[in-house]
Amino acid sequence: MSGGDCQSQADVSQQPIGKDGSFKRPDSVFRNWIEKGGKFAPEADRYHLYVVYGCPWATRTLIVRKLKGLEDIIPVTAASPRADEHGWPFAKVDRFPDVEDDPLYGSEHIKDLYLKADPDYSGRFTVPVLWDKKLETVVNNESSEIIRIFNSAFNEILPPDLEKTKLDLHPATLREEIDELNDWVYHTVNNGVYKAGFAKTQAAYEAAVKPLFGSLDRLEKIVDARDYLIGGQLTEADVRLFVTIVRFDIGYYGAFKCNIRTIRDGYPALNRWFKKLYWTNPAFKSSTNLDHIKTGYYWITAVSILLR
Ligand SMILES: N[C@@H](CCC(=O)N[C@@H](CS)C(=O)NCC(=O)O)C(=O)O
Repeated sequence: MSGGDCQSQADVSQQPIGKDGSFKRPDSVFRNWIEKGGKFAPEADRYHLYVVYGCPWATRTLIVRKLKGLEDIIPVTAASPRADEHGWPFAKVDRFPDVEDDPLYGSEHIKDLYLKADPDYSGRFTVPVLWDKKLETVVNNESSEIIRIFNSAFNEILPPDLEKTKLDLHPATLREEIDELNDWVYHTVNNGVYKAGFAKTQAAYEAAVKPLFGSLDRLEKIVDARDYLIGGQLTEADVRLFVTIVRFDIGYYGAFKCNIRTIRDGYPALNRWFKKLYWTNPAFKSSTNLDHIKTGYYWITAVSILLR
């Protein structure tokens, strides 16, 4: 199914750039919610999650899927981190370790799913994709919303007594604080590394890399002697920051030139915070594929020969 003339939409290394040389991340297009009585109702084995392990946005959804115990309710398929001119390929096209075939349609690329949902789709072919098998369309392709959906939409079909069912990563009492932190962390850190990595001018690069390290300094103070960012408990703020920090030294420092300091040597508190999550909570470690992360970033920046 891959083909057609959507090359500029599909090439992961060719990102949208503004007149000033800065990377402009487009808004996600599919923004539906899963809710009882709605078009997309919470049902077991109705939805399918497509990811690339290298991608931090997709990894947010993998972590929350596991934290909430949704493994049997929402199956997952991983495409390859070695993007080609059609975007993220499935195993049919790229037999890279831990990459799978599309079990639903035998697609060649993630792109094929988008074009199946909407043949006129003109956005980018991004992961994660939350797919509805019943209506054969994309429910949502925005990770910040998919993790909110996973956080609460399936609670009523999960066993009510389980800790995972009761876990609330965006509790009402901490909501304001979480949203406020998410906002500056998103702009300067989660997306900040991309703005540095995809910048096409010196000025655009500096306008990204300086605030990035300013925010890392600020986060270093926040997690000093603490296991969680907010409220002494695990929240989505930890999930959203973890996926960037775990990629930092092996991906962003080199491939995206975020190289003022490493986390390992420059940020002892952040280093301890993310390693504790990785080593003590299986949802974090099992959702982190270091080889896919490293491969993915050096692949799209065309510096694909590297020390392993
Ligand atoms: N806002 C989206 C961003 C997703 C995104 O940009 N994913 C990247 C991988 S890390 C992607 O698939 N890029 C493909 C492209 O832009 O062509 C989200 O958070 O879900």
